[in-house]
Amino acid sequence: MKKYLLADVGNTFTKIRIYENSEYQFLTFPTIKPDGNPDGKQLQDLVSANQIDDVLYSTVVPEWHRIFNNLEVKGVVRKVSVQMKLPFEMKYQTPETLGSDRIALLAAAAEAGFHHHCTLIVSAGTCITFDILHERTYLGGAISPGLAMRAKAMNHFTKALPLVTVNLIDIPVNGQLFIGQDTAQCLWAGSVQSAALEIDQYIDRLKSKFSKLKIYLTGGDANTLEKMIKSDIFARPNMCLDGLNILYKLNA
Ligand SMILES: Nc1ncnc2c1ncn2[C@@H]1O[C@H](COP(=O)(O)OP(=O)(O)OP(=O)(O)O)[C@@H](O)[C@H]1O
Ligand SMILES: CC(C)(CO)[C@@H](O)C(=O)NCCC(=O)O
Repeated sequence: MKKYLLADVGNTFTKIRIYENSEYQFLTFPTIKPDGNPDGKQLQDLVSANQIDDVLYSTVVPEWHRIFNNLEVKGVVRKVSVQMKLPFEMKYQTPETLGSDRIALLAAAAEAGFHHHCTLIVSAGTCITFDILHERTYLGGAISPGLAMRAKAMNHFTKALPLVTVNLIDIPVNGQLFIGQDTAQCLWAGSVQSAALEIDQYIDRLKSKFSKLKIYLTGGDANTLEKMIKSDIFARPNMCLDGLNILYKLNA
């Protein structure tokens, strides 16, 4: 049995699974070190220490291609691309610019089969992506600012707004509309609550078009948003890595 490493390099965090005999260990680290560089040595050390045969990676941070290209492994290093065998059909007008994380998410969703008519994947990471699979065809979706990015943008583009750390503000979520009563609360409401409202509204509109809709929620901010989204969703942490595993096996 081969030992293989799957890597999902996001703009904020890199998530890794090392598979051996269908079991895996999980690791995560910041994508860019505090000195502003990707940590290629850490990855090579991990690959060497674990005697990895193959690597399949997705990166949305182009510098990481060089690091993966230089990795020394016993087998092969592959990147996710639209040239691979995919378990869905592509209708995106620019498949060459489609994020490889979105390709992996779609592969994970496609694995569940197509009896749901329509599947929506909401990935709440650095950006929030919406991806729609209609039966086995990928239709496209949306890219919207992530929670931390919303808060950072308001701080960056104004003179008076402070930076709020969205995950550190403890607002009780009880299904009611939260009305911010000070600056920090208003910034939280505009970053976190507004993103949840956006997701709910996106789902409502999609449901009016496709009634049999299955919805997945994933990404670093999925836990925060899950409590606030009214629609029925399947929370699926690390769905991108699930999709990488499907693509690895499909292209073995
Ligand atoms: N300690 C932390 N530092 C930075 N962001 C954090 C932290 N804890 C949680 N987050 C949240 O997690 C989000 C990143 O989630 P995730 O790891 O899914 O992103 P990513 O995969 O790197 O992004 P993408 O795939 O969209 O490029 C951030 O936008 C932020 O809101
Ligand atoms: C949207 C992000 C940043 C989400 O991680 C990533 O998928 C990406 O860089 N995509 C490229 C553009 C596209 O998917 O069309």
